[in-house]
Amino acid sequence: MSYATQAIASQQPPSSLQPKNAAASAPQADAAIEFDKVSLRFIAPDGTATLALRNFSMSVAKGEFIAIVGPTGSGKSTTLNLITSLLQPTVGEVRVMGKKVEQIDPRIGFVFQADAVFPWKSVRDNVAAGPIFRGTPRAQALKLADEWIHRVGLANFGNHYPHQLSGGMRKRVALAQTFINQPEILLMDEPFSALDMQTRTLMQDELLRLWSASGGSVVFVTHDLEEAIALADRVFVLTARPATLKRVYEIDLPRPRVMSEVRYDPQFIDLSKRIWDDLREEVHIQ
Ligand SMILES: Nc1ncnc2c1ncn2[C@@H]1O[C@H](COP(=O)(O)OP(=O)(O)OP(=O)(O)O)[C@@H](O)[C@H]1O
Repeated sequence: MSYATQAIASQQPPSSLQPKNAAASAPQADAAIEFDKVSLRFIAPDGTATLALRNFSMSVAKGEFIAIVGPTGSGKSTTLNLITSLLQPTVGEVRVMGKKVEQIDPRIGFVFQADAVFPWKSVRDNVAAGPIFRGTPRAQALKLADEWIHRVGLANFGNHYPHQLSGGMRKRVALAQTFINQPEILLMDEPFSALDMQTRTLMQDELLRLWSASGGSVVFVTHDLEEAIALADRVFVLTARPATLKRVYEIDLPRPRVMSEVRYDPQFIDLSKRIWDDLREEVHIQ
């Protein structure tokens, strides 16, 4: 049994994890995702306990783009796994669109660092795979796929296979593959970290363009503080493990943002310094 499964299996809320005011709050009508005083403890097969999250609360509004940053191993990916139901809280509650998370919600899309493309399928078939899986007739799904392939700038590559594409192009396929399903919530875990700086900047612009047309919410986990500030409406800073919320920064840089320019904005530079100071304290603690 994996650690994760054990964490799900061992649902005894230990009193040491109970926050002082442990009663769940009422769901908020405009929230896409809510973490309500969530703690998560992993239990290894030898009985060793690892407390990953402690009394962690956050709320992501519908249509909001938030980024999560924190020291390595603090619990950033764990928060995404709680939203998908891959993990369940030891204490507290995670809600998606006001409902307690119990299974994977079809309104959620994902983009991770590793591309989730099928190597044996063409770009067109890769992009059409989601709608076909969800029951759209093949011809209709392929037509829709062509529109999305065009939208992400790969119009001439529909018949190519993933190994014939650059890393940036594969990432465009991944975005088309995800946005074609019109997710109301998009979870992204270091999606661009394997790309070179230039491609990464282009992909960040691409993501903002697709997101602003979609009306969905995004939770973007990254090690790159500047990426978090450039993209998000709010940046959530986690403490070192056991992670809890250290601070939330409102990023009121105007939109639309151009990635190659936003970094020179004095407000951006000021925010970077402040958040770095916060993070530096946490890295010290580890
Ligand atoms: N299945 C598991 N069993 C035991 N411990 C785990 C498990 N998954 C994660 N952890 C621990 O929980 C903590 C949080 O892990 P998580 O992957 O969420 O951190 P992270 O902030 O995303 O890390 P990174 O920045 O390195 O990607 C880590 O210390 C990790 O070792």
